[in-house]
This record gives sequence, C-alpha cells and structure tokens, in this order.
Amino acid sequence: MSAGRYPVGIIGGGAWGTALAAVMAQIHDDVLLWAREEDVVRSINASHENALFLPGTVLSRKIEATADLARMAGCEAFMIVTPAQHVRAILSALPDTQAPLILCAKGIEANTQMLVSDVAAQVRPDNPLAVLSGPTFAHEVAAGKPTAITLATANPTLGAALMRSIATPSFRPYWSDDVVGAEIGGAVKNVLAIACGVVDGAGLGLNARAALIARGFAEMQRYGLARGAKAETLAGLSGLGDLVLTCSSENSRNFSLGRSLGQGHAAENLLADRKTIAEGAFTAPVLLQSATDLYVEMPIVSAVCALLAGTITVDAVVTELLARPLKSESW
Ligand SMILES: NC(=O)C1=CN([C@@H]2O[C@H](COP(=O)(O)OP(=O)(O)OC[C@H]3O[C@@H](n4cnc5c(N)ncnc54)[C@H](O)[C@@H]3O)[C@@H](O)[C@H]2O)C=CC1
Ligand SMILES: O=C(CO)COP(=O)(O)O
Repeated sequence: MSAGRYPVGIIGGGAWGTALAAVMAQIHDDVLLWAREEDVVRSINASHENALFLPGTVLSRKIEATADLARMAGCEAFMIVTPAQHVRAILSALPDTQAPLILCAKGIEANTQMLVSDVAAQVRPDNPLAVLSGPTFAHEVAAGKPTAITLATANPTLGAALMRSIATPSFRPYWSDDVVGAEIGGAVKNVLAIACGVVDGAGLGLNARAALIARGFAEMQRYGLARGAKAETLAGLSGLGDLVLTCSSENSRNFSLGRSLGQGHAAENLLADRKTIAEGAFTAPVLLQSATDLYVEMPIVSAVCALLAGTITVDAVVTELLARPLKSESW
C-alpha cells in the first residue's frame, strides 16, 4: 500500500473501534475514526477519551474523530467496526472507494442469515475483503496488552499487506484464508458466552461451565463445517480462543448478560437497559434458524434463544439439556 494521509480509517466509535484506533495510533501518524454519536466525536477530539464506550482509556492525540462519513474518502483501508446488524447500512453509506474493507463485527445478519462478509460482498462488490476476529477485549487491546488475532482473507498478498499495516509489537495478526471459519467462530462464541454467563449466574459450578464450553464448541464445529468453515480455523484464535476468553470473564458483555439471566432477571428488561452491544442476543435467533435449515443440532444455542425470549426458566432449561438422550461424545 502506498503512503497516504490516513492509511487505515475506522468506521465505528464503540469500544472496539476505539481500541483499534488506539492500536493504529501506535504505528501510523494520523488515524481517522468515524463515530455515529456527536458526543463520542467531541469526547475523543476534546478530551482524548471515548467517555461513552471506552471510559478510562487515554487516547493518542493522533486520533481524530469525525461524524462526517465523506471525510473517510481518502483512507487506504477501512476497519468496519459497527455492530453486525448495521454493517449493511454503513457500507451502503460509505463514500465511493475501492479500498480494502477489514470486517470486525461478530454476528450474522438477521432475516438473511448472511455472514458479515457476504453482506459486504453484496453491497461493495469492488472492495477486497478481510475479516479480523479473535480473543480481544477492547480495554486490554487499548492498553497495549499482548493480543493475537486472526486476519482472514482469501488473497494471501492482500493478507500480508494488511497484516503489515495493522501489526504492532503487542498486536499480532495471524493470516488465514478461511473467511467463513473466522466469522462463524466469532458469531457463535457470543451466543455460547451468554450460556456460560447463565451457568455462572445460576451458581451451577465450574464443571458445568467446562462442559458447556466443550459441548458448545462441538455445536460451533457442526455448524461451521456445515457452512464450509475449516476445522482448524474453528480450533484457532477466532473460534476456540475467543470462546474460552468470553466464556470465562465478566468483562464479556455477552457473559454478563447471561449472568443476569441466570440470576433470574427478565431478558426483556436486561436488553432494554443495555447501552453497549451484546451481539449474541441478536445472533442467537438467526443462528438457530440457520442451523435448523441446515439440519444442524445446536441445543445450547436453542436454550439461549428460549431464555432470551422468556419462554423457559433457567431451572427448566438445565433439566431439559441434561435429560437429552445419551449419545456419543463425537458430534
Ligand atoms: N468490545 C470488544 O471487546 C469487541 C467487540 N467486537 C465486535 O465489534 C462490534 C462493535 O462492538 P463494540 O465496539 O464493542 O460496540 P459498543 O457496545 O462499544 O458500542 C456500540 C456501537 O454500536 C453503534 N451503533 C448503535 N446503533 C447503530 C446504528 N444504528 N448504526 C451504526 N452503528 C450503531 C454505536 O455507534 C457504537 O459504535 C460488535 O460486533 C462486537 O461483537 C469485536 C471484538 C472485540
Ligand atoms: O468479542 C469480544 C472479545 O473477543 C468481546 O466480547 P463481548 O462482546 O462479549 O464483550
């Protein structure tokens, strides 16, 4: 990539877009971040903090925020970091560009069952695509803590160029040619993190959590392989790696949503009160529908859907899962 004023533009000023801007500021002189909220733009430009979505992290002065998408036209590559359900709209509104798009949302589009890369390929057929996904809590990445992540793109030359433009001494991408696998790992683990949070909130113990991670991973593999993912991608950073991270920490919004469900709070109230995104709540119903269409069994995902819909209690869901017919552990 040739030198330009903004080597990488970031679209989305939530916690993750802001953390990625902090990473980019370690290696690039100017970083332009588009945020939807004027408050976020003001907070970043005036106080060098994203007080709404990543409070407490002091940001580099190299980061400039804007609410004007037209300003992003000169960027040589884009990180698309809005929630999955808004990627279609934001890509449609992006200025005319043929720059590579690095897709960072973790989810599946409601109604269409499309992965974010499918949406991007449909809306922006002329832009090269890559997916960035892995075990990456935003506040740790923004603080410069060591992090490894999958950068998936079918084109190895593009993969190498993008890795060079985003890698820092503490942020290490690994290339994969398996875009579908990288996306499915990130989308499915969010739903499984809700389930692990439920186990924690209901006080079901660490054995149950380990069982849920292992059986949840079996669900991720069944579904991923049915959609064309490679097994090794699902077992890598963007699959198992991210599953382990988000299933074991209250820092995960998905885990903490599940924890409150497990403590008996109503899903409707929890979702209405949220200021930040718990992607798993949006992914769960479309994932279950997609799995059903593919004849893939996903009992844990199904249980999360029922809990989110408020159609079952935690006690009943646990009884149901444990009462399933005894079967072989492989699949
Ligand atoms: N926070 C994290 O640690 C990580 C998050 N991700 C993924 O990044 C994506 C964004 O998550 P966060 O930055 O954490 O979100 P956040 O919860 O910190 O912020 C919410 C974001 O949603 C945006 N938003 C809300 N309504 C919108 C609309 N109608 N159109 C466009 N944007 C809208 C807000 O502007 C804001 O950027 C999600 O898919 C998430 O799974 C991926 C890796 C790590
Ligand atoms: O995806 C993440 C870490 O890799 C963030 O997880 P949550 O969205 O559950 O907070």
